[in-house]
Amino acid sequence: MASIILENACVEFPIYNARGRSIRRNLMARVGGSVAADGDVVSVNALKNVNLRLTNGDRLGLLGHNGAGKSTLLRVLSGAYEPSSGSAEIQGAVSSLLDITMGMDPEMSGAENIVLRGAIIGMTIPEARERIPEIAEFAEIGDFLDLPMRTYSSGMNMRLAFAISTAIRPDILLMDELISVGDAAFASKARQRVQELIASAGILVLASHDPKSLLEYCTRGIVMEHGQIAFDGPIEEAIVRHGMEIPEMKKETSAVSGA
Ligand SMILES: Nc1ncnc2c1ncn2[C@@H]1O[C@H](COP(=O)(O)OP(=O)(O)OP(=O)(O)O)[C@@H](O)[C@H]1O
Repeated sequence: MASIILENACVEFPIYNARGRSIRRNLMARVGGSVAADGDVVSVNALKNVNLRLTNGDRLGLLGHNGAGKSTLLRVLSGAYEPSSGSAEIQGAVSSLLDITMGMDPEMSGAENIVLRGAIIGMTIPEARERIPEIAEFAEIGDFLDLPMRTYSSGMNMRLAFAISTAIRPDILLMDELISVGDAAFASKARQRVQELIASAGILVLASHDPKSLLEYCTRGIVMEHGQIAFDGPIEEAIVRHGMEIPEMKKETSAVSGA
């Protein structure tokens, strides 16, 4: 059973060398989070007192302007960041399609990288080894499987990273925009795989600036402003609250049915 409970979660990034008021003023003007200063230490408050409860079947859309805190929140949910204060309790296997190439080594072959990256995302080594042919076939890398990845085109790189990262079925799926990889034919098969992942995940959290994707996959939406949750409610209302128009489309209810 997947669940997420954030209580008063805060994430602060201290910036120690921010001497001088000009840097401080610059930061104040640029960041979407908020900036606090204590002597010479300036800190960016990327998340402030975020309270969030998600359980099986929840499909959450994250909206907010650049710098509002969406990626930081996704990283807290993925376990990459610990809250600086408050708490984050995450139950269930998490898969984040945030950095799909993380941990891959260009000097190693495609096959070795399947095992390496597979282990990082939660496969056992024997399982990752067993799945090499199936993942390589999906990635369409052919005879390059045993060559170092530095010899791959960028398209091949991304296809392999995608094929590995989507080869597991997580309880909690985190995405920063809907991932799109490859040429038209590959993109269509990748989209189908993402839809299968979404349908089988207990919890989906999708950060997106695209109202169509949000409507298609999410039922609930939160709008983030300056690191805080400014709105939490039905996705349609979140889209409007964020100042976007509801596009004319039919929801694909199959994709949001949950596990
Ligand atoms: N490693 C970091 N060090 C310092 N500040 C950071 C760091 N990461 C993020 N921030 C700041 O935290 C705030 C929130 O950033 P975040 O990337 O979470 O926003 P976002 O909503 O995902 O933006 P975008 O839509 O542009 O991806 C911003 O002000 C950003 O400048």
